[in-house]
Amino acid sequence: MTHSPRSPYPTHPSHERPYQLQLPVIDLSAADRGPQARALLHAQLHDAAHRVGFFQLVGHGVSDAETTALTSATRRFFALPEADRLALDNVNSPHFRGYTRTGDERTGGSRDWRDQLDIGPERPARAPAPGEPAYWWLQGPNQWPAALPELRTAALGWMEHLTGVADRLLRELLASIGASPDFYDPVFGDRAHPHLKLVRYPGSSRDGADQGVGAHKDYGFLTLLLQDEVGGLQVEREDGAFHDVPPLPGAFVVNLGELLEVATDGYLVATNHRVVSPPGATERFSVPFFYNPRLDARVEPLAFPYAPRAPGVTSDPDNPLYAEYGRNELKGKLRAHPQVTARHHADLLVPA
Ligand SMILES: O=C(O)CCC(=O)C(=O)O
Ligand SMILES: [Fe+2]
Repeated sequence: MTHSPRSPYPTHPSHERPYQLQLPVIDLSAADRGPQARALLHAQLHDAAHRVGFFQLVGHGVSDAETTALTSATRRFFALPEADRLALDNVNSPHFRGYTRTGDERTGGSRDWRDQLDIGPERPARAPAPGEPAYWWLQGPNQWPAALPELRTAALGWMEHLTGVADRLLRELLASIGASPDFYDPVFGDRAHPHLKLVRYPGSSRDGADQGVGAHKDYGFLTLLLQDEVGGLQVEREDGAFHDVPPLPGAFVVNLGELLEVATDGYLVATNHRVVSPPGATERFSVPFFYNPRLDARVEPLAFPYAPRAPGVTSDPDNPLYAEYGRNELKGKLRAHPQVTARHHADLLVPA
């Protein structure tokens, strides 16, 4: 049994697990079932977002058929010959779009044992003019596999549908802490910058490291993650240990990103999480959807009645949190994709 360096608990899902902290399960459809159901939903959301930063979301309205279309196209993509996947190599994209092969991504300075396809809004490339913020590099075209047209259809449809779900969820979350549900409308809308990742964890690396993806926080507002039945996602809890998030069929694992922590001065928490490699040659697939605002959004402090109780944002000199979204995302991309950075953005390496 593999043990993570920081957790006294087994890191792989196991029946022998001595202890497991279940995440709250929250039903978004309760918002439409009358004032009493909605009040209960708000109490659950408030508590989960304030104390944990993670929960399982059901009642989201995404159908099994849609989910199957996406997951089967995802599996077909990773089953393509490596040459077909490398035709989409993100090293050829100054916009950090396309395919990253296993071991080329880094978190916390160490290698992540996963490969992935990064997808964003389909917009023309925008190379920043002198004096413009460097984060405009993050806008640009996707790279799609010619052999799998259904992947593009499923992925773009998924981004659109999940944008709607995340938008509803954010409104209920803001209402749950007494804020105006439309407070952040100006930073989303047509120019929002959502991000979708199709991810495969190809089992354990031969060197025995078990880092599927290292501990990190997500950059934006909310992440809605589809995970398969294998397990391996872990969340850091109040006790400082990483706890398994067991797969719940039909649910999205939702977590809050850094911008919500910044916006609420730490009242809502962005939580560290990581993935432990599956054992042996077991493959795990996951699809995180990141609900992010416009690149040029500056996230204003949220007006809400609990603000006086906010503890302040986490301060980590290795991971400064920026209120300007594009800056926050570019910070992460430059450090996660050193080959793209070296090839296209060596001039940006000194933090601004
Ligand atoms: O694959 C997972 O379960 C989580 C992935 C993740 O946290 C990320 O890509 O930000
Ligand atoms: Fe994440």
